[in-house]
Amino acid sequence: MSTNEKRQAGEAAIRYVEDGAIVGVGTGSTVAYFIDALADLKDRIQGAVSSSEQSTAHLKRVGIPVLDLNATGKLTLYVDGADECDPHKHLIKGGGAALTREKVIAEASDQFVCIIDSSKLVNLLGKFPLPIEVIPMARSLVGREIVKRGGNPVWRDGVVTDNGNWVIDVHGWQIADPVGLENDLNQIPGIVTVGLFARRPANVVLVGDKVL
Ligand SMILES: O=C[C@H](O)[C@H](O)[C@H](O)COP(=O)(O)O
Repeated sequence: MSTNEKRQAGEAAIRYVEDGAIVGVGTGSTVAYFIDALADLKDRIQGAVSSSEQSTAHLKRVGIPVLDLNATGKLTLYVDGADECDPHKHLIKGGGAALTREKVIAEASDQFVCIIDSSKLVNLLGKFPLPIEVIPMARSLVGREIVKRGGNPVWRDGVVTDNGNWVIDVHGWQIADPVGLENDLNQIPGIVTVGLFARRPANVVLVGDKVL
């Protein structure tokens, strides 16, 4: 993991921000650099839509207005980090448990700029355990469905998401068909969000200040 590359990526993403924009803002240590850089432009943007309580607090601290996605409608730009990124810009996200709001904003945005350091690049997704947000009563049911599919589900004990739900991390999957797995898991009752961003991948990936 390179802190320097995270900073470079966060700062490089600023070039995608247009005057007057409402910017979708993700969550995590890389996004924190983006928010700090965005603060310098705060008088040129309308505000941000935030993907977590953590990012909301940071945005407010630096004086960027936080807006409601229901009021803003579609966004032109979403900037967020990732836990893994494959050559097709398919991602694993949710290491910080913010996956659901992140996926909603990514879906609502024309362009998803993903900011990472080079340690996140992989050929095949799955070395990073796949986060899945579940409603609490469905934890065991979902766990059994994951075992049927060859995964090893581990409950992230003690973590409650911003939406009041729980997270299961799935170990042991080598994800050769991310779109197929995302679609399959989305059918299981009780799963709120799968941390695979494959149906809606990133459009641009910044690895440090390099465009992938
Ligand atoms: O839930 C957290 C998010 O998906 C983050 O974008 C992801 O975990 C990457 O975070 P970081 O930039 O801190 O490595």
